[in-house]
Amino acid sequence: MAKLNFGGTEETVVTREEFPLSKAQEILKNETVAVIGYGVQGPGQALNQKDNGINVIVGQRKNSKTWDKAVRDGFVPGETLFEIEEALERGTVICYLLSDAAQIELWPTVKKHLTAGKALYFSHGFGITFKEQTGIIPPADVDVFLVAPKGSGTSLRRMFLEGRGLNSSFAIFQDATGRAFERVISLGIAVGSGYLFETDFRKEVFSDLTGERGTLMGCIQGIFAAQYEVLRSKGHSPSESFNETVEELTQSLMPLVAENGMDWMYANCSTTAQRGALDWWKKFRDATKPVFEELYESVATGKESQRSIDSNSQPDYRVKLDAELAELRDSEMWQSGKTVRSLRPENQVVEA
Ligand SMILES: NC(=O)C1=CN([C@@H]2O[C@H](COP(=O)(O)OP(=O)(O)OC[C@H]3O[C@@H](n4cnc5c(N)ncnc54)[C@H](O)[C@@H]3O)[C@@H](O)[C@H]2O)C=CC1
Ligand SMILES: CC(=O)[C@](C)(O)C(=O)O
Ligand SMILES: [Mg+2]
Ligand SMILES: [Mg+2]
Repeated sequence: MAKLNFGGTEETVVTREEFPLSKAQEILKNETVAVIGYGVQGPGQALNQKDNGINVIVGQRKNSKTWDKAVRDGFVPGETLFEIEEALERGTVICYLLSDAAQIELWPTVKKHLTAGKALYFSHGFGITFKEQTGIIPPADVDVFLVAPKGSGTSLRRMFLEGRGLNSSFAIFQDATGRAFERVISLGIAVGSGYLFETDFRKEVFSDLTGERGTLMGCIQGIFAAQYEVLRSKGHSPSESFNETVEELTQSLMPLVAENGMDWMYANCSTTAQRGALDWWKKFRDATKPVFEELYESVATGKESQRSIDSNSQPDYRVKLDAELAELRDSEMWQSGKTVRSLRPENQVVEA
C-alpha cells in the first residue's frame, strides 16, 4: 500500500498499479460473488465484475423491472441471475446492495445464509454503524467489509467503460478468515475502483451522509436557490439568473476546479472576479458553518439514519420521492435550466 501525503497528513492508499486486476482475479478465483439488489450500485458493480472476469451472480426479486434490466444487461436466469434467496445460498461473497432501508427487512434471510467463512460486503457503513436502528449484527465467523464508491453507480460503470476508475473507500469491520484484506481489495479493484482509500465503517457513513446532505447535494441546491431568488427579486430574467447561478458553474468553472483546483479556476477568471471571490468566500464559509455543525450532529446522533429508515420503509416512499423530485424539476429555476440546456449544440434537433 502506498503512503501518500495529503496536504501534510500521510494516508494509506491502494492503487490499481500495485494491485493489478490479475491479482484480484487470482484471489477471487474460487469465490462466487452474489450481488444482491440491482438498483443503482448493483448494475455498476455487477457488470464491472463480470467484465473483469469475476464469477458474479445477481440476486433480485423476479417479476420486477430490475430483474428485466439484469436480463437485458446479459445476466442469465438460472445461470447468473437468481431469486434473492438462491443467490444468497450460492454466494461465498454477499454484496449487500439493497437500499439501506431494505437491508433491514431482508436481514434475517441474509443472516441465515451467512455460513462460516463467507464474506458480507457493503457499499456503505450504514447498516453496521447504526446497528441499534437496523438490527444488522453479523455472525462472528464471517468477514465483514465495505467498498464504497465515492460516486453514483452510474458513474462507476461509465468511468469503467472509459478505462478510468472511480475512487472508493474501503474498510474492514471483521476479519474472521484472515483473508479479509485480500478479499476486500480484490473486490474493490474488481468493481472498478481506481484508488482505494482506507477508512472505517463509522467514518465512512458519517462523512458520506454529511457530504450528500451538504456540499454535494443538499447545500448546493440551497445556495443555488438563494442566489437565483435574489437575482429574480431584483428584476433579472430567468435565463440570466440561471446562467449566472448554475450553467456557468457546471459548464465552465467546475471543470476547471476538477482539473486543477480552486486557485486554478480563479486564475482563469478576470482579476475583478478574483478580487470579489477572494473577498467573499470566507463570509459564505462562516455563514454556512453552523449549518454544517448542526448537520454533522444530526448524522452522529443517528437522527439522519432514523429519518432515512422511517421514510424509506413506507410502501409509497418511491411515489413520495418522485413527487418531491418533480417539485424541484418544475421550479422556475430548473425549468429555465431545461430551456438553457436545450440550446447546447448536442441537444439541438438537426433538421433533415
Ligand atoms: N446510489 C449510489 O450510487 C450509491 C449507493 N451506495 C450504497 O449502496 C447501497 C445500494 O444503494 P442503491 O444502489 O442506491 O440502492 P437502490 O435504492 O437503488 O435499491 C437497490 C435494490 O433494492 C431493491 N429493493 C428495494 N426494496 C427491497 C425489498 N424490500 N426487498 C428486496 N429488494 C428490495 C430494489 O429493487 C433495487 O434493486 C446502499 O447501501 C447505498 O447507500 C453507495 C454509494 C453510492
Ligand atoms: C453517490 C453517493 O456516493 C451518495 C451521494 O453518497 C449516495 O448516492 O448515497
Ligand atoms: Mg450516500
Ligand atoms: Mg457517497
